[in-house]
Amino acid sequence: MSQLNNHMSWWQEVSNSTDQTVAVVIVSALILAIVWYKSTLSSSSNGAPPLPPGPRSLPIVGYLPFLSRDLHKQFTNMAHTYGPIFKLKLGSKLHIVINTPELAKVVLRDQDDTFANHDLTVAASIITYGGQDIIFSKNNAYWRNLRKLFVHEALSNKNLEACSSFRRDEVRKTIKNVFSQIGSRINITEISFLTEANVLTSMVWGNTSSKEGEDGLLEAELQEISVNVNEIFGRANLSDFFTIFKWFDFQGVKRDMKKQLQKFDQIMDRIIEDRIESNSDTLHNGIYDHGGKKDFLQILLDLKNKEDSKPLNMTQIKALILDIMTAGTETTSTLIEWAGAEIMRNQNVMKRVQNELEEVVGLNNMVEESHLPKLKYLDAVIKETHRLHLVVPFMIPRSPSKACVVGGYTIPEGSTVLLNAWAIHRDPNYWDNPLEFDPDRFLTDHLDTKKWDYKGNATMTYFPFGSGRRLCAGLPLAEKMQMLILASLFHSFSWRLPEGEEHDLSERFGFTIKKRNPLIAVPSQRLTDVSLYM
Ligand code: HEM
Repeated sequence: MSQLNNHMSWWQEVSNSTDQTVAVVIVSALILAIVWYKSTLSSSSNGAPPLPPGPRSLPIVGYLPFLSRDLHKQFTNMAHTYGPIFKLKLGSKLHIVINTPELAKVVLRDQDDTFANHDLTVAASIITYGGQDIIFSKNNAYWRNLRKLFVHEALSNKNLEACSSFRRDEVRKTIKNVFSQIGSRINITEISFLTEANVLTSMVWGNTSSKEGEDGLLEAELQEISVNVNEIFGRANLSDFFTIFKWFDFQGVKRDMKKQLQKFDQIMDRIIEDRIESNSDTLHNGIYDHGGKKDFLQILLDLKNKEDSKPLNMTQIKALILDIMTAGTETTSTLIEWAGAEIMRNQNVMKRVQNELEEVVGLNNMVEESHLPKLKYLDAVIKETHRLHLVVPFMIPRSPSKACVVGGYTIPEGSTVLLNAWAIHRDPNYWDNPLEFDPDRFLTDHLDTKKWDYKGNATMTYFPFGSGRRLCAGLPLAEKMQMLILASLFHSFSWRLPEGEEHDLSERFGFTIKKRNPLIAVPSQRLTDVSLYM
């Protein structure tokens, strides 16, 4: 009591003087400010937002034993239980799954810089020489330079235009090949894969690689490597889930990937050496020209002679080339198999696609790239295919460079973040009848062509190629190839399912979601002039 009284008398004394009152107010305000500042500081460090909710899991293995084969469907169901953002402990690694456009926007737009690293797995580290490619290199100056080279030099409008004959020739070869097998069963999945792979190899090192007669063989070997690499990428590897097992290889993933790398190295070393040799010959003869077209390998080698450029070493060149082969082939052919399957399943869609082709291209012509911008309905069909049969269901997993907050929850630095775009593309809150294949939904926005841009629309309900700084680097080429191959196949031929077979849309989950069974169909001649097929 006396102590309290003493305080009261001190207060009364000072409050009698105006000067002293001002001083007291200032001192009190300062004390209050310090107390408030300290309290907010300690609440944000101690009381940081919690981790997202998630299912209970077992000690050590976490939720690993409960994962199903169809992860995209399982995660979408789990979002109904745990909400738009949930966590899973897989082994010792924390995984965060994002399931709504609002939160995808936070990751891909608002905090793009923090989330701009892709998660480097053990297998990816081997095949990319420790992340020296575009896909797995960290968000830094090296990656920016690499991406700039690829997007602004190799895939610049000018260079894409200059290389259009590579694409035309490869697609024509495919059409000729199918024509020679009219009436037989054609594996559309396989021919799309081969066409895309051949286009990519010719854009990367033209038709001038290596010794006479070896080209076809090398291409076939590289295609096999790219298939194998994608298959190994799709395997769940214990070393990725348990940091203590990082140096072990229980499932042989490292061993298998190293084998692919070794083969790839041998082939690419030969191709690059041959090119350097042939360049010095042409220089010697005073001709520094490759038929007017610059393939990607030449662009990269020419950097050495360019002022203000940062040349790449051989390892970096190879890492980049492998990226193009693996990221470009399976994705494009998967999209084509799904689009083909949906077109054949929906006779009305098939009729509209072929009527448009007849109108724009004409039955006396083959499809040219100049026709593509006019094929509005086919464009809508492809966009709808990307929505309903999203090729890369979780994008490439991200790894935040620092701890951050998304949707009111803490996302720790280095966790693995999966963007469940598959669920977003089928969410009934954003799409009418989302399970229906309806290309017309992409035709209603003729006044707002930007709305369905492949770069991710404003509300982030649609982003088949990702968005932000890690947007698919091959997008301009992918857009052309998916249109060109589909338009050529459906303009040159009518297709039907083999006798007695039924339409089948069953899926196989992996890094990409492919058809469980390849698309097989029987072609018949559509154009009257046989010489067009030759
Ligand atoms: C239908 C075809 C394709 C689809 C659906 C597709 C989809 C994607 C997706 C979803 C990503 C990851 C985006 C993210 O993490 O947010 C990506 C990245 C990438 N894609 Fe594609 N892609 C296709 C074709 C291609 C082609 C033809 C190439 C090359 C010729 C290519 C090269 C790349 C590269 C290099 C990256 C990594 C970009 C970076 O990390 O900076 N893609 N793609």
